[in-house]
Amino acid sequence: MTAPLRLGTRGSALAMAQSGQVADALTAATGRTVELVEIVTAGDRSSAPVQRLGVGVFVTALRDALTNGEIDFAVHSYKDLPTAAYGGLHVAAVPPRQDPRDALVARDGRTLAELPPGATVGTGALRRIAQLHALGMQLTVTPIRGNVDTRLRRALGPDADLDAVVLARAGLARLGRADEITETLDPMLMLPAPAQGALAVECRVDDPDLVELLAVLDHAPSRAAVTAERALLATLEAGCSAPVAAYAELAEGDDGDEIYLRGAVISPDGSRDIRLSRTGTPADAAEIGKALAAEILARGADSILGQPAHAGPGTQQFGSTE
Ligand SMILES: NCc1[nH]cc(CCC(=O)O)c1CC(=O)O
Repeated sequence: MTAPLRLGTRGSALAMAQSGQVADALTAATGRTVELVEIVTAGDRSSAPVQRLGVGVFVTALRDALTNGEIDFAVHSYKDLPTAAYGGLHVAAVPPRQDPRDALVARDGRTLAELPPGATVGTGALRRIAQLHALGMQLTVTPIRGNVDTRLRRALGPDADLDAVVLARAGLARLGRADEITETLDPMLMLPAPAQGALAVECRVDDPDLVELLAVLDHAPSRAAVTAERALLATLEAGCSAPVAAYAELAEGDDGDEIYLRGAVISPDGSRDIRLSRTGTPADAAEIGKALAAEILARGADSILGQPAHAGPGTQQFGSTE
């Protein structure tokens, strides 16, 4: 009998759900048993806005546990992974991506267009705050934090103090709460975060047997989409401090698969919005992302500042962290 593989995971309901799903898929594909090991990250310990805690708040403790051999592999929400490489670790698989779109959960079953002027909408990410302001609906956008259940209760139930919240559809789906969604937001209005809805299965480079084993979970189209979106993010992070959105779709073209990447940089108050797109082949995913980022920068993204001057009441200091 081989020993179970130790899968490090955060303890939140969402992290446990997605780690459990990856563990089950690995066992089904390979017959290997997997044991979940809970790791507490800085992001779990603090209730400060994620943007203030900095990049990597949900992953550093997991990566440290991997590096020191406490666990064999880890499952991260890919959008929480910093773009900077982390020495000695390798993303061995990107499983099939969930729906990457954002979702509105509003009182009385309302859609975005049915919200009255001045309605209060809660969301954590500056990218969403910026795009909500850009709609020109006079929404009052309030930063919120906490686990999915806590955030939903801001708009649903007896203690609701907001008209709506916006969160990732994927998180709700993984927790079996997708039926609470009152509108899945069209990427034309709310372009998702780079890699939203995707997972990264990470292990040590010096564990080649596990690198090979985990590769059974990899889904090439999801990896190509995420590669394009994160290449765009990495290039823009180096050149501007404003929120970044990106969404790559794969479609079958006449000459094989085609990738269609959209990207945006939006000022926190929504007054400036640079939105462009580019197509290419999945093999060139990273180049497409870099080239689109360069075009967005050439349109002046570097002059859009990430720190909000007029982002509305209650808005706090943010960096580009989602
Ligand atoms: N910002 C935190 C975060 N990181 C990953 C998800 C779930 C969606 C995903 O896996 O991309 C969420 C919640 C959210 O954005 O609503």
